[in-house]
Amino acid sequence: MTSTATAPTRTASLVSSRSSTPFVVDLAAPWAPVIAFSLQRVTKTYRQGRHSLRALKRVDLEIAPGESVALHGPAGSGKSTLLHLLAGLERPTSGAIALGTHDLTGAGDRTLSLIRTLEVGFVFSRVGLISTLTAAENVVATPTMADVPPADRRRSALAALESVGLADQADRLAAELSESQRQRVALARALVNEPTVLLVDEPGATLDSSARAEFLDLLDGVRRDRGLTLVVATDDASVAAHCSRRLALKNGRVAEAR
Ligand SMILES: Nc1ncnc2c1ncn2[C@@H]1O[C@H](COP(=O)(O)OP(=O)(O)OP(=O)(O)O)[C@@H](O)[C@H]1O
Repeated sequence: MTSTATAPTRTASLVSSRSSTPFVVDLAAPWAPVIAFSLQRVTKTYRQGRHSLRALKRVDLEIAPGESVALHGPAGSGKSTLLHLLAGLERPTSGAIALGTHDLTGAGDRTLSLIRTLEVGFVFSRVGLISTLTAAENVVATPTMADVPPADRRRSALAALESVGLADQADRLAAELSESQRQRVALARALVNEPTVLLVDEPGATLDSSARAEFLDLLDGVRRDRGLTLVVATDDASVAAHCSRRLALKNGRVAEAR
């Protein structure tokens, strides 16, 4: 299903379940966004004591809906910083970022948080499951699910686990799962709000090469089935090779890679 088909319903339910003073994020536009991400002259500078470090330098970039994109570069090149900016988890120091029709740079904190909830699925490099919760409980252990009735939460968790091939593990504790199953639970958690973009930091970094390849195939299957835009950050050329478009990061600069 496309984001434009699901967006009005998702907006309505999130607003009504969360807020007595609804505010509107325009997800109901009857056209598909032509661009998933647009970045214009994006710079990110971190303060490090008395010094400052430019982690990203004047990045211009467009990513189309449904693309599969690797951000590939060595440690410290700016991959995670760029991924966090795309997710609206951090703000650029200068420049502009749009996610579909949303201006991430100009959005206030509450709007940015709602855009993240509705549009973005993020899988962190450390999957961060709670060992004492089951797989299903972990999938919905997010603040955004707190007000959803338990039966609906359960249904959402099972649907997300099903889509990563783990429906039969729903009631097992995270501590009892293998590392590749834990990664898939983290992926299910990222999918539970039916995002339009999926961002994955170092996919499969803790897996052996065959399990990693399986996880990358799963990511691509999920992208195709759901019509998602997929962006992964990796320092591993074999992981980047799984994506149809590769962007090379070096010292905070981004270039198309062949
Ligand atoms: N919160 C922060 N405060 C200060 N400096 C930071 C911060 N986050 C990142 N940096 C610096 O910005 C640069 C880019 O870091 P970033 O984590 O984006 O790179 P990366 O390519 O993802 O590296 P890695 O593969 O090691 O995760 C690095 O020099 C890093 O030290």
